Amino acid sequence: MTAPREPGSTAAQQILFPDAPGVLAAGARATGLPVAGRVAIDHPTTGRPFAGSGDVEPGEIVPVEDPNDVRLARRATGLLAVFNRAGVLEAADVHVADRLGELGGEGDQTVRLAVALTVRALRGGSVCLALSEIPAVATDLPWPDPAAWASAVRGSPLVQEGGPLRFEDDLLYLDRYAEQEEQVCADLVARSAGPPPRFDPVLLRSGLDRLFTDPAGRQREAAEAAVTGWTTVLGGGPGTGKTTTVARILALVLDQPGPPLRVALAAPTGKAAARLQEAVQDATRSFDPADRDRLAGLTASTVHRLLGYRPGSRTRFRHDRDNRLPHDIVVVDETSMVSLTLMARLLEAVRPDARLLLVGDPDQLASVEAGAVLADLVGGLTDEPAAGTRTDAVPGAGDGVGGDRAGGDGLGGDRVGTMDRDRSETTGTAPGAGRPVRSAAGRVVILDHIWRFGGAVAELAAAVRRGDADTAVALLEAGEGGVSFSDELAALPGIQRDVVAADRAIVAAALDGDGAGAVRLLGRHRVLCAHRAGPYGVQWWSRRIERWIEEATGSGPSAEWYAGRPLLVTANDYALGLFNGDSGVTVRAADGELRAAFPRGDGTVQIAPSRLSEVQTMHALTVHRSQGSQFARVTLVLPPPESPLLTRELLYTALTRTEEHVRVVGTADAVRIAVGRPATRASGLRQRLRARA
Ligand SMILES: Nc1ncnc2c1ncn2[C@@H]1O[C@H](COP(=O)(O)OP(=O)(O)OP(=O)(O)O)[C@@H](O)[C@H]1O
Repeated sequence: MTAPREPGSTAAQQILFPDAPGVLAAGARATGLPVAGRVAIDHPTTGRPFAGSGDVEPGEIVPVEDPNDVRLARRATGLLAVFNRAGVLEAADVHVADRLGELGGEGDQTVRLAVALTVRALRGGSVCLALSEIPAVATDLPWPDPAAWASAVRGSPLVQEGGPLRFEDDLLYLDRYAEQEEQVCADLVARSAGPPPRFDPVLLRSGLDRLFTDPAGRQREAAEAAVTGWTTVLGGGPGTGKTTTVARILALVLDQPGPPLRVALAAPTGKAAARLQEAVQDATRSFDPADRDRLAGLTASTVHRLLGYRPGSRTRFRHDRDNRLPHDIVVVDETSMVSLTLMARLLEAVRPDARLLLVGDPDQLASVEAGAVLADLVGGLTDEPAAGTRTDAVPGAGDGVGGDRAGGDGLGGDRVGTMDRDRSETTGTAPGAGRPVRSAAGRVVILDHIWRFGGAVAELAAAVRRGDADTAVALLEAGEGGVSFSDELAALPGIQRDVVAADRAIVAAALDGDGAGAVRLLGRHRVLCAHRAGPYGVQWWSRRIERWIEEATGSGPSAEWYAGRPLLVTANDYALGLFNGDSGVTVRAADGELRAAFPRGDGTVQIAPSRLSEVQTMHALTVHRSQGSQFARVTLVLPPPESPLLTRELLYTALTRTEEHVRVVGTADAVRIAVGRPATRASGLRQRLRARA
């Protein structure tokens, strides 16, 4: 008889049967691993312990007390059982470790614990586990002696040639992630190994003079790097001119002699792709007609769509090493959202003789799935000191065990080797050493002059990024120029006003059948939370917002689908061309039927609700999901100081979603803790790149 499958075994199967669709992190998320455990924080308004049930976020350590808690691995024994009951490990982590142990003939409990922690780290976004850097959290637990532990792992059959894990330089990986890191590194190095792109230096010079008025500007240097090299990383915060520079780079490349070049513009989400397309076209407005014509009609797509999905596979695409993309220049925006797996697939699909331009803000939160590739590329392709760059394993600070590590090189700081990142961004002073940093595998240029006036919000984001908590709190407390700051009780009336006003406008547009207008209005105001569940989370806030809307309209929605329902796509649907994180609105179409309108190109695509399975009503968003979007007004609900999700990247990402006004709901303590807690993910990519540079 087959034993009943315990929760989490889906993720275990994906590890054990790597050909099954999905990577572990995605698999673990797709199962949701819902938890009915107590979230050990008090309700912000009542002050009483919050009694609702909900998911325990990656990194949260909430002991398993309820025997029916789905996190409990009932058959666990020994160390795994202890760490499971303590809330450090979930059922899936234990199942994978035990299964691999059984299959690989590894009975040592300490090795199985290391495997389970590696799986846990992946769930939190890290690529591997830094064994020696697991700090003293949950100090009452029987952590193995570090030296004996490392030696047991090193000698394990699981990490020997052909085994399912790898232990390299103190980092423990599931084999496929080590392979992906190696591949990313090897592909980047190979791209730069051959002769550089051919270009006409005279045309390039005149193009640079035409498009860039500042002869010493960093944008111009980025453009020169992108035209003369195969791989360029263009980083910078909001308003630093990344898209403007991309448009100018395209004009320069397309100005070069030779057959017409094929250009691909892509971003990880549909929303980000739509923004990229619009922003590139906007940027061409200041071009002379010949340059503008060169970029006319360029469209952007998601990276998944560009690579060509294959039915039944989440991690393999139609375009790969044997069937490369036809494009001569591939631009990827919002690269911070690209996971290690997706970067590996992209790099194998781009022709070695095609230019690749990776654009994004390395200081933002990393991808939902494992990896922090953009930050690793910036760190690995520059001469940043190696210390503190590899891994940060601080459970309780971001991604959890093997996940984030405080200190290190999160945001701000002198991160980009020769570039001074500590100076104030708002001054616009050109740093002395701003040349593109070259390595064997590509070039990095970080733009740091803010061209778009961002007022106090931009100053606040800059203070957060450079780790200046005093200035951040002072700007918040001053409450001027698009910033406000208060506790929840004081903030509620204002939030209610914003929510109801935005809803009314969306419903009016939806009833008019104006899909594009309704979708645009989604950008008017958004509540952003760190957590999904609990009193500071999206689910809680969504219920509250629904109540406000019901109060304002005098009735609740009479059906699941109604005109004006804001939608969030929660899983990729390749057939419909919808991707996890896409947002839309239900509208009443001309024929009187309801349709779900999602942005697509210049307009919207409208889909019958019956065809949509993986959508939710979107009244609030996690900060993670808000990446790639911007909103006129943002309400950021900070979690309490003890939340492991409260990191500098979280705060910075939320602030940089704001176009006009940000309302931060929380305490100065929470702000200080976030600013002081940069969280990077465990990964070996940066080290590999350095070693090959
Ligand atoms: N060199 C420049 N001189 C003058 N204005 C500039 C320059 N570069 C960019 N800008 C202006 O600054 C604004 C922001 O530029 P852009 O949209 O390219 O920045 P971005 O980094 O892509 O921003 P985001 O990440 O927020 O999309 C635009 O209005 C653009 O016209």
